[in-house]
Amino acid sequence: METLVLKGLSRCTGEVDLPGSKSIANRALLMAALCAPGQVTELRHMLRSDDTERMLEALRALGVVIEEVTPTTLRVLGNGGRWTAAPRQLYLGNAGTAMRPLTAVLAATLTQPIELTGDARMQERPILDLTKALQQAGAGVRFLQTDGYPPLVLTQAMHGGTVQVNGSASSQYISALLMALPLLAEDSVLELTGTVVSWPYIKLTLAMLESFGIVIEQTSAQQFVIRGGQTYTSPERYWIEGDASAASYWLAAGVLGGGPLTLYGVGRKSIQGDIAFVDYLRKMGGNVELHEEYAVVTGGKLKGLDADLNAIPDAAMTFATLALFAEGETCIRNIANWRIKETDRLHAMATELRKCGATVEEGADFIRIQPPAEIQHGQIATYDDHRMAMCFSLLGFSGAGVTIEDPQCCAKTYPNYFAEFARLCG
Ligand SMILES: O=C(O)C1=C[C@@H](OP(=O)(O)O)[C@@H](O)[C@H](O)C1
Ligand SMILES: C=C(OP(=O)(O)O)C(=O)O
Repeated sequence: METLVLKGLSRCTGEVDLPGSKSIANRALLMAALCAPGQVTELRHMLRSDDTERMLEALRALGVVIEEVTPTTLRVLGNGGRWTAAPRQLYLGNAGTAMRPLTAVLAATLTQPIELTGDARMQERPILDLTKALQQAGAGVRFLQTDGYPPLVLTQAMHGGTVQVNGSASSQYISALLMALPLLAEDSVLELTGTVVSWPYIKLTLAMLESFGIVIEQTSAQQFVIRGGQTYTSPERYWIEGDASAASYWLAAGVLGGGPLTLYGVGRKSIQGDIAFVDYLRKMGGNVELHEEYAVVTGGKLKGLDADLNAIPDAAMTFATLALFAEGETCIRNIANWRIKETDRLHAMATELRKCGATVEEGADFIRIQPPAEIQHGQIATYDDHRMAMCFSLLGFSGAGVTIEDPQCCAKTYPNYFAEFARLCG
């Protein structure tokens, strides 16, 4: 297995162009494909990574014409959800942003049965709350291996009506329904039940739907009314913001390495919830200037953080490794759904932080981290989780350093992360 040793780093300076946001990129690809037949959308600053390749492959398998102008500029020809090819199966790897939205959108547009599957981990990531909602609207869903988990076959299309969805495990189920229900002939009412997690991703979906001409009426905190028979309308050009979750590693490295480090692609105007990472980093003692479309970080002296980070589950992981460099304890709360992401992130994080000498309490929905007097060298397992690899790169700023197993698993969302890390921090 490939490993990477990082050690004794003391600077992180220069400029970094963030790759496109995974969450925006996969939504934009799907929404562009759903635009009225004949409408072309030019997607700029496209992320090219494992997750976006899975979405691209799936759309192409369904017959969507996507022209590659450059690797990061794609022209997508809309088909209004009238797929011209009928693949038997779509393989979606471990991309939640492909699996959940495609399940709902295909349930709305289906003409013949289709199987959706993914890698071994995707087959352990629940989807029952979404499929239950689709079934209420008349969809036919059959699980092929384990009830509630991919692989699944959609056997019958849905119609509108009142749909309840439990949002306590993943906001992606809600985003998926918000993208799919406008395509139905009938109107729908979408009611959210449970304590909804990761709200900013729902807001991101709503903002992007608006850019693609879809009208969603929010009638109360937990209810949406969605007119049927809507058509996605191409904004003609759509620029994909830099990835705010990926920005968290650079912001953290810029604090540890003193900066100045300028990050381009995301700023105060961002539609991504993970931009709130900056607020918490400042609370911890990081010096960050957030401009409209870029950010500058110039070091800082860190103290522990105690915060409910349910709204930013991805960027929140970065605080867990940053905690080792802070004075005092860090507690990250309300993150139970870390357990159903690329790996059980609560357990993985606790296990690997202990290898670096930290004292860690792993709660059902929190992690409490006491930094060691001196960080120890650890060989870090990354569990095929891009964020584990990228978070632990920060340990390169300790004297003892770190060995990261399988660093290239970062290709899920950021294929050249470690090349950039060497350039900026090496
Ligand atoms: O909608 C999205 O783009 C995402 C929502 C979040 O998932 P949950 O809603 O499952 O927390 C986040 O962790 C994931 O990386 C991307
Ligand atoms: C949880 C994540 O991915 P997914 O979109 O597969 O849920 C993530 O990128 O941290």
